[in-house]
Amino acid sequence: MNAARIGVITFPGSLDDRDAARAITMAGAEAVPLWHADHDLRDVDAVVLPGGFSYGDYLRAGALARFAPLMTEVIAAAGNGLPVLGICNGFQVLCESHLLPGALLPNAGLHFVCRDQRLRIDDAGTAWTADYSTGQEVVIPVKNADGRYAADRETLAELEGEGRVVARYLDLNPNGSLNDIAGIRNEAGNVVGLMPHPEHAVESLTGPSTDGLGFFTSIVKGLVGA
Ligand SMILES: NC(=O)CC[C@H](N)C(=O)O
Repeated sequence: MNAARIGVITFPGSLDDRDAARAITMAGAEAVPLWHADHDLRDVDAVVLPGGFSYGDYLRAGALARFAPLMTEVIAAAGNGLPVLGICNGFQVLCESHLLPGALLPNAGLHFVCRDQRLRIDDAGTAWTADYSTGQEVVIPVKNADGRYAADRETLAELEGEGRVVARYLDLNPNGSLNDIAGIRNEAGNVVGLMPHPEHAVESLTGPSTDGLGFFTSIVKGLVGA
């Protein structure tokens, strides 16, 4: 059987594309490099939008990346069920693209926050979290300036009512996110946005844990089993 092919998009200013590719490889899939200026998704089975500062975070984090040529393809493919994971800046791009509701605002303390963060996986029903159990606690780093999840009251009620909060901060809310939200999914469940960085928690030598690998093994197992 051929390995699953998971694309990682590089925008100008992406930082964590190589780490995402490495995590994908560790999980047993082929990491396929994708370039923001192309219109070609190269037949991938899933896509990761990595962390970083796409287009220098000018205007607003993710606001310019949303208009990258490749995002036209990602938006169309996500509508047809392609699994998409946005990590940190990738989450910001997904909100700006309206693939996910709400927005990521400057952190409550107006500082860049970098810490190992305890989280609870609140929805193990997505393609990206199936290898966890709902309620499982993990430690994964956060590092961002614009991580405060915000949405209007109606949207928030909808997310909570439909169980679409994928991960929540425990112990300390590092950025003032509403309801301690660290990650959410779309209605269909194929698009997930996550502020913490699972690709930085895949091996004990460099990360605080290996707890992040589950996001990548989840999708790989789902694709191979599909
Ligand atoms: N690591 C990241 O992706 C964080 C960068 C992000 N644009 C921010 O500072 O909010």
